Amino acid sequence: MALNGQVAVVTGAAMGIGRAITEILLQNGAKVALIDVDEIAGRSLLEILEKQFGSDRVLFLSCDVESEEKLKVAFQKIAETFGGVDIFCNNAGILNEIQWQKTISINLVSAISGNYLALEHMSRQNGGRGGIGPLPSCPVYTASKHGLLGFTRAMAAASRASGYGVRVNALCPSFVQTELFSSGPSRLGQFAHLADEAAQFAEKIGILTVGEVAEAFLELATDETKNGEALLLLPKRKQYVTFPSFL
Ligand SMILES: NC(=O)C1=CN([C@@H]2O[C@H](COP(=O)(O)OP(=O)(O)OC[C@H]3O[C@@H](n4cnc5c(N)ncnc54)[C@H](O)[C@@H]3O)[C@@H](O)[C@H]2O)C=CC1
Ligand SMILES: CCCCC/C=C\C=C\C(=O)C/C=C\C/C=C\CCCC(=O)O
Repeated sequence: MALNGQVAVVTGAAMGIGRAITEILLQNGAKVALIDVDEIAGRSLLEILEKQFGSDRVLFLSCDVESEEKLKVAFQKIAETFGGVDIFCNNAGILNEIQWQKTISINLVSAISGNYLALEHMSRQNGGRGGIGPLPSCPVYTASKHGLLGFTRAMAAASRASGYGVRVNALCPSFVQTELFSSGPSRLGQFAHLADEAAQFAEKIGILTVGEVAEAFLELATDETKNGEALLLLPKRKQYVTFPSFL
């Protein structure tokens, strides 16, 4: 199996895309630490996964990624339990144009602190084993994801230049059938009048399943040639985005 013996950490793992990524990582031999603020959903998924994959391969940590302190403790516990971290999937996110500060806080600020914490555990310079750290994809929500994309590219370049041995990539799916997608229209705040247009657009381009997103994640996680890439995933198109370059 492609990921035998590797240790993965997935944030927002209790449902939706995070859950599908957790499952594909386990199916491919990895040990997975699930982080989620929803303790009930997290524990109930843990029970299912323990039965399917064995209790020595899964760990659930109830943690709000907005708290850097709690996230730090969670990483510590994961390192103690599994002996290190190889793959970090920075997936936890919300769509809420009403509480827009929270959207930036979780989607961008917490994703950055999660990435830094993961790097502390993964960098070869700190005795880590190297690895990868992907994930991203309403104005504020879009801004949070664009910020994350810039951060991803710069971190990949910094990792390469510093010899961390850590790859950092972004997975950018279009609409995916999850709770975030279904509840999206009620969270558009001052842009609620654009909900129908968004729904028509979603219908036109199609809606991904979480399984399709997980497959693309596995591709990024296992292709060691990829660093600083953004993989765009649509129902009928999958392509690496080309950014303008000064060089
Ligand atoms: N559903 C979609 O159409 C798309 C989603 N995405 C992104 O994929 C990621 C996952 O989205 P979905 O699975 O659709 O969402 P979801 O709402 O179905 O699941 C999100 C999970 O993250 C957890 N979570 C939320 N805030 C948290 C926090 N502060 N700390 C810890 N866990 C937290 C939730 O409890 C939940 O288990 C998000 O970053 C989202 O922006 C990207 C492209 C499209
Ligand atoms: C009915 C929609 C309501 C609100 C939106 C809900 C969820 C959105 C989640 C996202 O992360 C945005 C997803 C997709 C963007 C759409 C298309 C990208 C097209 C890219 C391209 O054509 O190059």
